[in-house]
Amino acid sequence: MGDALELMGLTKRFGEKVAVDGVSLHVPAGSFYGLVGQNGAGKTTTLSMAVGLLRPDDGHAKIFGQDVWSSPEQAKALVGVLPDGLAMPERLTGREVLTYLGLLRGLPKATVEQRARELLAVLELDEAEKTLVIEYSTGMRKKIGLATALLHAPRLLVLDEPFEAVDPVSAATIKTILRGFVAGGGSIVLSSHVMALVEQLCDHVAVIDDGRVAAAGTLDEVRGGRTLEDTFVELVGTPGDGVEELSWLTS
Ligand SMILES: Nc1ncnc2c1ncn2[C@@H]1O[C@H](COP(=O)(O)OP(=O)(O)OP(=O)(O)O)[C@@H](O)[C@H]1O
Repeated sequence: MGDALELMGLTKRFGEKVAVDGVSLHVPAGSFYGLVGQNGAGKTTTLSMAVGLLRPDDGHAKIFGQDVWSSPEQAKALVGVLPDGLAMPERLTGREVLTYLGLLRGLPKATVEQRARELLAVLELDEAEKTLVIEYSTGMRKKIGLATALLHAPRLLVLDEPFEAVDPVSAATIKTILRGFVAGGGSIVLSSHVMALVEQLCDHVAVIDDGRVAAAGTLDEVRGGRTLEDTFVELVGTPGDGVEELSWLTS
């Protein structure tokens, strides 16, 4: 079936700092792909370059074979993105945001209205549909961000920390939506710090460490009979170094 997303040697420097250092990944079409890594490992920078939000210093990204930088319109039509720290039109209501973005993406008005209604209901935002985004909680922002990513029925979803700050009931709803999306032939790449969640949802995983791919493949290949958490800790470092320094915390 080919790759939903192909990253080839993506590299990004911020001054002296090499945030992403030659990341190559293949996300097979139809897969549910988890990207894990410590704080500052380079996940957000990688995903931002993968979807055309940040220009790489080196390397390429293709979405279903369409180069994100040389064929941006074709590539971006195929992907729905939930970026980190999504900038929203703050003075619009949730429904207005969906209407605005749907029309901007060229969807017919009736389709936008129907999908906005359904998304707001499924994501339990219908109560808040008249509330301005500026008044949304962090979790509500995630949910409206996810709704904007789903609105144009993309073939690939790229989600940066979609469960961060989301309550357990909403998380269960989002999991059901995402599983249904993959069961219906869609592909998903998500980043998360929660290993249990990645093990529960994903069939493929990549561990990013210090801007590089430390391991990638199917979930079973990467964890090799252990838990993902044990594999992760072994790959990226030992927990607890320096904790004895905080002896003043215990009386
Ligand atoms: N705009 C920027 N300017 C300077 N440095 C940056 C910038 N964006 C990211 N970095 C640096 O690049 C590195 C990778 O950051 P990135 O946000 O991609 O990591 P991450 O894996 O997503 O982290 P987290 O899990 O904490 O969200 C970090 O060292 C970060 O400080």
